Amino acid sequence: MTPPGRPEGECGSAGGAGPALAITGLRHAWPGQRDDLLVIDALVLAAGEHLFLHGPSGSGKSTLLGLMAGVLLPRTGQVAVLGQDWAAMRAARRDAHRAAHVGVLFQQFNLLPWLDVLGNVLLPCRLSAQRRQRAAARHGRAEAGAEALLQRMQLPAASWRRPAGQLSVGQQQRVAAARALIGMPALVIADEPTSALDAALRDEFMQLLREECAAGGSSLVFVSHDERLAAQFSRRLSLAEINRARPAAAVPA
Ligand SMILES: Nc1ncnc2c1ncn2[C@@H]1O[C@H](COP(=O)(O)OP(=O)(O)OP(=O)(O)O)[C@@H](O)[C@H]1O
Repeated sequence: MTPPGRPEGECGSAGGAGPALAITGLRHAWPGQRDDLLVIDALVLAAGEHLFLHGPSGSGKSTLLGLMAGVLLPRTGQVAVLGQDWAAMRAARRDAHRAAHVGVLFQQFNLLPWLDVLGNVLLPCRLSAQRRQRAAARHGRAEAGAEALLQRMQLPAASWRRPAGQLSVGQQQRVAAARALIGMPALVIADEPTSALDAALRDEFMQLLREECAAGGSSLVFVSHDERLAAQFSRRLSLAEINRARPAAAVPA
């Protein structure tokens, strides 16, 4: 069934009817590391499923999100979004698949500092006709969609034409959140997305996240150290539950 807000036939354009995310037989080590940081036999996220992922600092959560988003490739194994394995695609195809189907909010935000706020939010729509069409279907025009998200994130209109690099850290985090959500991607990946927000903004963001994901039938992987937020998720997972890699400290010299 086509998720709400997703035009008929779109799953086909993504190349198959696979789940939002499927990890199989994954092993990953950073260059220079002797031992694998991540050994995950299987993890599947169904369409519309929302996962709260937690674990100690340095346990590999951000690395796993990078692998899910296809910005990192595993040493072995498969990480597929909508049935498409990142490692099986050429780099340009990976970038196109990510732009169309994945909204990413990383800890470093990765905004283009010289580009204005609206330009940053609209980037996925410039890179993907599907994201632009979905934003337009929801708001009339993609630009109106960007403005609506920025308004909900309480970024004043006076800031929309300012270079993103001139904003405070908390404001940049909100711009990055709007960019991740625009055009209702099939998979939203958020790494500590509320770390720079005060309590009121955090609550508003969580509500916006729920609404946007519901409207698009989007799946969500949400990493946070804030255990208060865990209760809002139907599925909660500690990375240690699925990661069979032995912690480096446990490896005998
Ligand atoms: N670019 C990189 N190159 C080499 N090693 C890295 C790189 N990024 C992370 N690591 C290593 O991978 C391990 C896991 O880091 P990662 O950032 O994934 O953990 P995390 O669980 O997200 O931590 P935190 O909760 O502090 O954000 C750490 O030992 C870190 O040093």
